[in-house]
Amino acid sequence: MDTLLRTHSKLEFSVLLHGFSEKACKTHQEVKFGPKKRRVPNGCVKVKASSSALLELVPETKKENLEYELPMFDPSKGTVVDLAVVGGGPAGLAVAQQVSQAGLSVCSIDPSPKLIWPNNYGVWVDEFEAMDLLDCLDTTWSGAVVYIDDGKKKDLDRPYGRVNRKQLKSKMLLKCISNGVKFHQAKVIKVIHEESKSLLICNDGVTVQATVVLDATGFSRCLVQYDKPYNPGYQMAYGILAEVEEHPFDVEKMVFMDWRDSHLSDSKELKERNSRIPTFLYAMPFSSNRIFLEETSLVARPGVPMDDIKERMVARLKHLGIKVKSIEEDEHCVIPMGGPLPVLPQRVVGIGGTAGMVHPSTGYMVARTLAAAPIVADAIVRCLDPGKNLMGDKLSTEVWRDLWPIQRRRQREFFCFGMDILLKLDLPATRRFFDAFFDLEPHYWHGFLSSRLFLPELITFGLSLFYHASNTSRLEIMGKGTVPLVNMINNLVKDRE
Ligand SMILES: CC(C)=CCC/C(C)=C/C=C/C(C)=C/C=C/C(C)=C/C=C/C=C(C)/C=C/C=C(C)/C=C/C=C(\C)CCC=C(C)C
Repeated sequence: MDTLLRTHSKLEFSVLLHGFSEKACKTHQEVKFGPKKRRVPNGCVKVKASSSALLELVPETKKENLEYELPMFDPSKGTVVDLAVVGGGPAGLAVAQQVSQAGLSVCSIDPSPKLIWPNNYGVWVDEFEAMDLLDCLDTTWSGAVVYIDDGKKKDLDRPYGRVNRKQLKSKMLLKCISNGVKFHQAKVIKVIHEESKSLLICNDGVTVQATVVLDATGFSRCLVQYDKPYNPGYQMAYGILAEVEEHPFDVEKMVFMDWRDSHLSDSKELKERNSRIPTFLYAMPFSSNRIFLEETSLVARPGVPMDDIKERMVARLKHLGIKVKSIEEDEHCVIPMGGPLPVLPQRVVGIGGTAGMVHPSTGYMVARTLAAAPIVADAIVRCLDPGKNLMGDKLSTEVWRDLWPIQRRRQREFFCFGMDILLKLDLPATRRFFDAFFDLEPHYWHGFLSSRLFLPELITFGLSLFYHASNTSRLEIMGKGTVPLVNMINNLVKDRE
């Protein structure tokens, strides 16, 4: 959930508003709706509508900056820094923080270094606990629920949390500042490699020289090279953080997946579309009247159009009796999943989305990337040790090897195999699949979702899933999984070093 292709706000979204709503619109400067719009002195908008009116809310992009004084990079000195990190998302800052901690010089380059990340990241609490980041969760739920269909609900006994983006970024930024990281506010447009250093040409005309370059620009894949056709699946989602009159969910549990489709009964066409390529609701209830709701397509190729997702969401909210009074934030997510890894190794080092680190079967990335940051940082520090005297391609080869060792590449191959099956499942088959998945031993489903299982265990995981699946689902897994299974085996055989 990530340096995704996630745009914030600027949406056109029909929301059901009930009666009269007046709100201190903290995050929107403007709200547009229906035929009438009335501006009030504080910049908020009063909404008057009948209980059934469908109104259009168009919140303005919310951009919130942290108020820190950043030590800026001084190009006039002509310094060659040990590490230049391109991209100031969680992945980039985590590595910058850890490499600078070891006393090396780091320059972080980002067009908006103080901007609070716009994305709504959700994680399993145990993942953040393992990294000592519990203070960076603003809300936790004791467990999660999965609605398979109208008659079947599964309780997942695994605490879930929402990342406090402001706290996480502040924590990382403050550590970077105290470790002496320098910041440069710009976009990198080009990299030129010399034997012992690289030159990063920025859009403001400045050149930053560095011994190692780390591309942490997410899916924009700014510097990292790919040599195979890029054919990912796409996770698409539309979410709102809303004030509602009420909602039907238990505030102690987050809704991990709601595959019910009774809300589409009134529209044959919408129901058919959803049956072919299903979407589910992901929801974080913060209180009885504040909730984050996200209609999500797990993975599809091509991705489900955003308007289709919004239409399904509106129908779902109506059916659930959720009347939105106002929207605090919204988000559009487009997350490429799977596809080839970048060229391994290559001179520029990568982390996060740019380095193929999105979980190909789930679209999650933040916890995995933050856990990988110390591995990348340690490798960089080790390679830059004067005793080792590594530079250029030799240095980056070592870093890439630590980031993508053979067992991680095999694991990813299996996750891509899983994604290839998911791509082929319609709604009934998806329900049967997840019915079996969440019946697995927690060790298996926790481990699968958190990238903790490696190939030998993934094989027992697959067999166990097969064992738990209904006969129909077994036939579906075999029918839809044979070609992907053969592809996976071929790829595993090819990649043996
Ligand atoms: C925030 C962000 C970033 C975003 C937004 C959006 C959202 C909200 C999202 C969400 C998402 C989610 C919730 C997700 C979830 C996911 C999941 C759960 C997934 C899962 C998956 C699973 C899988 C894929 C599995 C697989 C399995 C397999 C492949 C198996 C197979 C088996 C067989 C074939 C049998 C035999 C065996 C062997 C040989 C191995």
